[in-house]
Amino acid sequence: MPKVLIADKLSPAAVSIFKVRGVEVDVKTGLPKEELLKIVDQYDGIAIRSATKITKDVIAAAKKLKVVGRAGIGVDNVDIPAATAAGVIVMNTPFGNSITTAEHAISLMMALAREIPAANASTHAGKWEKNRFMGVELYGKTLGLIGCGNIGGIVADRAKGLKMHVIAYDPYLSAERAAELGVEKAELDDLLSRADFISLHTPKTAETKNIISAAAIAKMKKGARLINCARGGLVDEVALKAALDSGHLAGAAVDVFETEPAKESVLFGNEKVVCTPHLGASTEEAQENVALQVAEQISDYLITGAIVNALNMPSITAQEAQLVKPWISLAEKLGAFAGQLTENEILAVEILYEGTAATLNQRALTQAALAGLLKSHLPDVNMVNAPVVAKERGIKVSETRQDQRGIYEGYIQVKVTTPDMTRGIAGTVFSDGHPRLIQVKDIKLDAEFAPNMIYVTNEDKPGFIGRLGTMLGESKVNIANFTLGRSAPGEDSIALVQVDGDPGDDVIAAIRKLPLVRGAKALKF
Ligand SMILES: NC(=O)C1=CN([C@@H]2O[C@H](COP(=O)(O)OP(=O)(O)OC[C@H]3O[C@@H](n4cnc5c(N)ncnc54)[C@H](O)[C@@H]3O)[C@@H](O)[C@H]2O)C=CC1
Ligand SMILES: O=C(O)CCC(=O)C(=O)O
Repeated sequence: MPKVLIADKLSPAAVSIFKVRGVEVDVKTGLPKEELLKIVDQYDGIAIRSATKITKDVIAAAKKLKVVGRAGIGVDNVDIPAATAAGVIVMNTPFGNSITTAEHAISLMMALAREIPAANASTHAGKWEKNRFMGVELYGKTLGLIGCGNIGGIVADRAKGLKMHVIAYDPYLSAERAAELGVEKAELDDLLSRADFISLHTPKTAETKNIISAAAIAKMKKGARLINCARGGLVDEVALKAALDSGHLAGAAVDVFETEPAKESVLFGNEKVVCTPHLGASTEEAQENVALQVAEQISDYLITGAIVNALNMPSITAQEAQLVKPWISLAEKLGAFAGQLTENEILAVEILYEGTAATLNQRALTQAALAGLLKSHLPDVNMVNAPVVAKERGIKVSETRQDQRGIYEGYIQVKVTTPDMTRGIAGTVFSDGHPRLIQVKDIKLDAEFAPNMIYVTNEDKPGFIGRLGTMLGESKVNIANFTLGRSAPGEDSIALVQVDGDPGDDVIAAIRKLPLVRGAKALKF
């Protein structure tokens, strides 16, 4: 039974889902890193929010780990390259908390416009400072969104309801989507100079880090207000403080900080700053949504192989997983076959998909073929990290898809090029769901894959089969199945022998010495 650790506070719904789905679950939240490092090797999956940092050393210590599930959107607390290199899938729940976070941004905008936190504190203190607090209306004002994806789009929709004019800077926002949202696309400088309120809704990337720098703030309208409900580090906090102190900006609302938990900040103690402790996603509804989703996604992956919302793997639905699984197995086995025959540096891999195979999730199939190919020499490679490993080794990977069907409904060919040769291995999946090997180089055959096989290349002449059978019998190697193929009578021939158990190096060496034999190799699947 797979075992999962819930490492951050999640709705109890997650525990129920794991149990119902047959996944053992431990809840250990707020563990110091040293404690996490000590126990993490027990788990196949980890469910987190933003507090637990899944760093390179955590991944290195997590020997069984297959999946990290983030109950939320931002995955900046997960070292995705390290996870990918270790073959660990990283998933998030991209929609479960977006309404809640958008509502928090709108709440912060309203709180800023009417100075509600300061007015609240003053009233509680019995001051009744009616003349001190003079707000501004949102009606007719311009809201500038930096980032207009899921959350930005919902903020735009709500702001339109408040009769604001919404402009957005988002290089990836299509003109159609902007029109659908009723949002005017703008360049960053234009937005900075026109917006009365600016709300940030991008992930933190190399481009967005410090997007609100001192220089950007200088371009903002005097008296503008800034809301950051996306990520700390998008705003230069020192520059923001200076702009508030100088009166250039009228206010700022900050849910996320450069360093979290933010126990101290240059922004604290300033009445023009409304602060919340990363509460963007903190509603009962959002937390229920993300906890359910992450538990479902992790369970699905560990139990059925379905992949949803992964950031380092193509998605495969549970239904698709059923259909694609035998083809993934075929692709991996073809790769493994080619890999075991390859003793030289691999320069290129070409994968051809035909018929049914061409209609399936090609990225997943290619990753499986690469995993099979590389695993023969690099045992830690799997479907997740195979493309990265191939790229690191300079292996050129190409794919071709053809609709046409030959005698088989579907067909995959994996062609591997080394400095001295190109070898193609092809297979299909029969209606019984079993992958079959149908071609090695140009030789056609029909063989099932078995855990232990012997691959022999020989000259097609009488006497070879009898000698091979006798030799295996004398060596106490039991033959389970025997498949032959040849390019033409009397020419190149291949024998694929399924045997019960590992034949051992001595037997392979003895086969190589038989007359007519050109080569022999033990293969494992
Ligand atoms: N405060 C909180 O508790 C929460 C914060 N978040 C944050 O909100 C962010 C946005 O979430 P979603 O809208 O769901 O993500 P999303 O991926 O749907 O939208 C992000 C948008 O940013 C745009 N973008 C990317 N690079 C950009 C750039 N250089 N300049 C301008 N726009 C750029 C993208 O094109 C995309 O449209 C997340 O990345 C996360 O960091 C999300 C949930 C809760
Ligand atoms: O889990 C949380 O409270 C934070 C949510 C968040 O920042 C995210 O989903 O990106």
